[in-house]
Amino acid sequence: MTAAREQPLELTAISHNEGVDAAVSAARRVIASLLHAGDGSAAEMKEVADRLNAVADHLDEHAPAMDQRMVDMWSGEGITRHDPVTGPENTIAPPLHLTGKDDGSVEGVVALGLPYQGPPGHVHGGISALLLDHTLGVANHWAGQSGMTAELTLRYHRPTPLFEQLTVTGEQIAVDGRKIRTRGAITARGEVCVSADGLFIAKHLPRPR
Ligand SMILES: CCCCCCCCCCCCCCCC(=O)SCCNC(=O)CCNC(=O)[C@H](O)C(C)(C)COP(=O)(O)OP(=O)(O)OC[C@H]1O[C@@H](n2cnc3c(N)ncnc32)[C@H](O)[C@@H]1OP(=O)(O)O
Repeated sequence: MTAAREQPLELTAISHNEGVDAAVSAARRVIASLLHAGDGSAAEMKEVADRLNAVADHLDEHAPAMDQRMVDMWSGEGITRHDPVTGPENTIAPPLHLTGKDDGSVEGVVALGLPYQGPPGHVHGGISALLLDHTLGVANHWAGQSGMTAELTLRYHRPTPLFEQLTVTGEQIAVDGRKIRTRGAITARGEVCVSADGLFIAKHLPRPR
């Protein structure tokens, strides 16, 4: 009999609250604050823009060459830190933090703010698709057979609320040769908002070395 795991298995990178991760957290806050402030804000936006451009200039000045960075960001074999869903180094990632469960599925919890709005007060459908595509992909890794998304079918059952805890789940259903079937859902307050069925084909683009 397998002993119960005391800690959930981390399938996505943890933010370190220092170095680039801390800067990315601050940048996420800036993105949300700009949208919160909007056109009617009394803040001095010219000064804000100048300061943000100065930060970008400083980062560009000290960054490695792009081709070098494109290799380095894929170092190792495991979890990456740059993807647009979970990555602690990626400002556009909400971020969603996924863990593997003993039943073979994966699960994460996230609350989305203004930058992810589609219909009034609710999450943009494309953002839900992004979360589910990635979660199904991680579920395939967790199950041991992964691939590239060939088809992703989404059903939007009810609007997905902003500013509320969302649970995102994924589970591999079947493997038939190179075809992998995976499904998942986004739920809020225990109700399914979006469900997804994915077809993945076992194929991998090699990591650059
Ligand atoms: C321990 C854990 C650590 C955790 C560690 C985490 C790791 C971190 C995880 C990251 C998770 C990222 C999750 C995001 C995943 C993306 O976002 S992937 C990017 C989006 N997808 C793409 O760009 C794919 C683009 N398409 C392609 O490259 C190719 O069309 C495909 C899908 C690879 C298939 O091409 P192919 O390999 O040449 O396949 P092909 O031989 O044509 O077809 C094979 C079979 O599949 C069928 N097929 C192919 N395409 C389709 C289709 N669209 N519909 C239906 N059938 C199809 C064919 O009909 C054929 O069937 P059979 O004849 O064998 O019955």
